[in-house]
Amino acid sequence: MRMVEANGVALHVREDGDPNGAPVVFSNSLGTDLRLWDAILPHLPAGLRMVRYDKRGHGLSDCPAGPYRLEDLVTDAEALLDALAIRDCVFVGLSVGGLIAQSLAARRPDLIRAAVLSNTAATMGDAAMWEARMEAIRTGGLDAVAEAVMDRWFGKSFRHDPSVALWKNMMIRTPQEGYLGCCAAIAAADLTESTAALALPVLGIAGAEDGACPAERTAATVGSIKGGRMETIPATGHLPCVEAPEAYATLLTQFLKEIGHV
Ligand SMILES: O=C(O)CC1=CCC(=O)O1
Repeated sequence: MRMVEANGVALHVREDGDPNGAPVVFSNSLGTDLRLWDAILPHLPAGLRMVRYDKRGHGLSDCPAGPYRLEDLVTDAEALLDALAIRDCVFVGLSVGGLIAQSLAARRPDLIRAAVLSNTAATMGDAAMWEARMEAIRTGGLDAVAEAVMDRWFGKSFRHDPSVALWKNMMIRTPQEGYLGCCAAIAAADLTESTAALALPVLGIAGAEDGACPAERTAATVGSIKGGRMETIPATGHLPCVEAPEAYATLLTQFLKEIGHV
């Protein structure tokens, strides 16, 4: 187990693969920890340095008092990459992790040579939707919204897989302060202008049945980036790396080859 202090926050970090390999950094979604990526790692090519972390308020990382701004989450990621001496990585961000990827790529192009924007967009939801979710959680805890969240996370064919009970446990065991802190960050984020100005290779990945960030929202954001390319994985929801890990890893591997990262 590894701790890296970044931006004054103790972050839980895990590295797999070749410590001297080309770096790929994974940033996960609201209510998930770094286990989100477990199933795809065995399907990725050898020779990569694969870095995962729990963002603040999630998993084993510190949970500072909220609310957070997207800026806080981005500064954490920036400080983490600096602390790990990572440059020119491929940054794979899913959902709020994709907001972090977009913002970090705009701010620190020296850190990121290419980005994968998975199940994300330049804006996610609207203020009223996030306020309603936060209010339901303040009143009833994470349990109060968990089933609705599972409906958005998973496509129809996976929704009743026995493992969904464990993903739900992961979500409801997220510190409430950390979850709400990140909701506030997502609600206020609008990266429309800075993302359209990005100049790096971008692969967009969507789930055809994503109820949290519909595929057309990801496609619109990726389409705003010159040279951005889009893929949609059939019969998956918001977490296609969980539902279809081989398909997800194949798309990622193709992209890594295209840009000469492997
Ligand atoms: O919890 C959800 O509805 C899905 C989600 C939205 C932003 C994020 O990171 O996950």
